[in-house]
This record gives sequence, C-alpha cells and structure tokens, in this order.
Amino acid sequence: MNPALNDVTLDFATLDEIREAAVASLAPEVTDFLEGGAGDETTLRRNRAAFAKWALRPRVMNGLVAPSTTTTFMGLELGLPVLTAPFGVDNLFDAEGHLAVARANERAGTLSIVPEAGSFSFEAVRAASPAAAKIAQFHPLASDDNFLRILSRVEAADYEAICITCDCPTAGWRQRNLRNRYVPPLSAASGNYPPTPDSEINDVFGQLFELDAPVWSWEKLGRLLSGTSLPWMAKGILTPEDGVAAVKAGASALLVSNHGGRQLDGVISSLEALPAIRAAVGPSVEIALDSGVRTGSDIVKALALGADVVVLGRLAAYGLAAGGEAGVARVLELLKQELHSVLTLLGRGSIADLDESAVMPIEAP
Ligand SMILES: Cc1cc2nc3c(=O)[nH]c(=O)nc-3n(C[C@H](O)[C@H](O)[C@H](O)COP(=O)(O)O)c2cc1C
Ligand SMILES: O=C(O)C(=O)c1ccccc1
Repeated sequence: MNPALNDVTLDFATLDEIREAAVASLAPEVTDFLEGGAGDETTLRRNRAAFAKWALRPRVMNGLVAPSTTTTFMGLELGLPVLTAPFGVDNLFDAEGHLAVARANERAGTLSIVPEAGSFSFEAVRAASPAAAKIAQFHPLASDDNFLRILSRVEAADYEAICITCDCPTAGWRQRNLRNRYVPPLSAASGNYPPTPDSEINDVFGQLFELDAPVWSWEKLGRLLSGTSLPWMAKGILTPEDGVAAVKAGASALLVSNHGGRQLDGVISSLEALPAIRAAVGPSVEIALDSGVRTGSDIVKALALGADVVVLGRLAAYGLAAGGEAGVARVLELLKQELHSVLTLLGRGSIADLDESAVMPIEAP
C-alpha cells in the first residue's frame, strides 16, 4: 500500500478504482505476478467471459423488503456469501498482509482462508482476528511429517476448518513471470517456516519450482486427514469425477476453482464447471467457487448455478495493495452494497432464494 493513499481509502467509489490504485502502487513485475495467468491466459480470460454468458431473470413487484445476505458455510456464520482466498506472499501487497485481510473480513462479517505460503504464521493471523481467521489452507506437498505438523499447528491455533489446495503440485507455466525474470521472494512465503536450520520451507515450496513434482493421491490425503475432527474442503476441483473423489476421501466441501487461471491454461472456467459438479455431488456437499469473481452480480450468478459461497482472490489482493485493511474492507463493503442492489432489483429476498430461475444462458454480448 502507498501510505499517501491511507486517508482517501474510503473515497474509493468503485472496485475498478481500487484495482487502479493497486496497480499504481505496485512494481510492474508484481502487478504481472498478481494479475497474470498461465500459458496464453486463455483460462484467465475465460473466467470472466463465462459470467457474461448468463443473463439475470428479474421478478418485479413482489413486495419484498430488504434482502438478507447472511448464510453459513462449513458450520461458520457469514454476513455475506463471501470468503477471501488464500493468497501467498501477501507482504508484497501490504506490510500487514493477511493480518490486515483478516481484520477487514472481521469488519465485514466474512471469513479469511489463511494461506500456508503467507508472510505471517497461522498463529499470528488467528491472533490478529479470531473472528475471521477460521479456515487454514495448506498444500499436500513434500513430506507426510511436515503435513501432519502443519495440521497439528492449525488445530492447536483453534482454526475451525481446513482448505487443501489440490491443483498446485507444481506452479503453472506463468509467462509474464518468465519474461520479467521474476520469482516472488521465498521470504514473503515463509511466515509458517521461520528460517531455522531444520526448516522445511525448501521441501514444501521448493516443490512448486520442480517440473516433475510428485503428486499426492486422494487415498493418501484422506488417510492423513482421517485423524482430524476439523471439516475440510478440497480446493481446485473442475470435474464431477474429482468432486466425487474428494467427497469419498472425506471432504465436506469443494472449492470449484482453476486457481484464477494461474495453474493449467486451457481448462474451463470454474463457472462452466460448476453445474455438473453440483449435479454429481448432490445438495448436501457445500460448494465454494472462485476464479473470476469481480462483481456483486457475479456472486448472484455463481449462487444461482449451484455455489453456496464465492471466494475472492485478485479482488482481495487489490484492496490490500490499494489501502491495506481499509482497502480490503472497502472491497467487501462495495460488494455488499452491490449485492443488495442486485438482489432487490432481481426480486430475490435472500441468497437462499437464488436458484436456476434467477439466470438464463445467452450468447456472449
Ligand atoms: C498472488 C496470488 C497468490 C496466490 N497464492 C495461493 C496460495 O498460496 N494457495 C492457494 O491455494 N491459492 C493461491 N492463489 C489462488 C487463490 O487462492 C484463488 O484460487 C484465485 O486467486 C481465485 O481467482 P481470482 O483471483 O480470479 O479471484 C493465489 C492467487 C494469487 C492471485
Ligand atoms: O501464485 C499462486 O497462485 C500460488 O498458489 C502461490 C503458492 C505459493 C506461494 C505463492 C503463491
């Protein structure tokens, strides 16, 4: 964050202004790292195009009063059907990183998914905001011992749910970073791995830079998580087959995601993937969706097509870069206001009222 922006943060009138302020405050190679995708960025573009292929179907004059946006996800209460995404190397965007993200979520009544590869430890983020830092994300990478050690820390710090990132055994082929000769600093991803002689940081995140990294199995993941009483969600699901496999391994929730177009270029958008995954796992499995969510009407479309909540990656990071805690809080506030406007104009009194009748497929404009 540019400190000069501090006192004007609440003047941000639109989410686009927040993105512009973020880009203005970051070095160009950091902006490319944040905004870029893998390969030709086909999937990155597709994530946005997918939302434009659905129109809203409003019902008017139905006597509704102010819409309700409260819900629950994985047993946790939310004022909005929104979580912020686990994004690593967060002190590249603001010195307070996920401490600020969690505090902003607390202000909005939403929750933060706290990353293993963040600049602050799970314990520190939880302490900064026990009300919002309730879900810890970690990677099925490197040794079983390290995975179980992280799990124990998350349990001891009183996190209430877990998110396992399943689509990132190795980093995607990110051409902007290659052209910029840019690799984000390992130190910014080391909040959970302070540099001691026996630190395993290089085992865990070193694997992200290996091309032929070993990939875990559902069977192994399910076995290592069988000892925890915390519910877990599988992040990075794009097919009904993997949705069903994750549930079989013990997941109670799925995060339908292509990692914001940053992993395998050429895959479908998460919004396109969602309906078949919902159909395959049925109504009892909770589903979150990320990758391309940028507006209140995007939230409505994702929920109408089968998601229970959405997760914000770039939008949260833009807020952080534009104004630290206040910037993220402003992102969440503007989204909430837009969501209220859209629900009222759509004639839906609560997010539970969002089903397929709220949308129709159209030719992309
Ligand atoms: C800078 C950055 C860092 C990220 N780091 C992680 C990470 O450490 N773990 C993870 O599971 N996903 C990570 N992601 C992916 C996000 O959790 C999320 O899936 C993605 O940003 C959603 O798409 P969106 O940015 O279009 O909202 C990262 C994303 C960005 C932009
Ligand atoms: O950049 C990413 O998408 C990502 O997942 C990540 C993972 C570890 C450290 C930093 C970013």
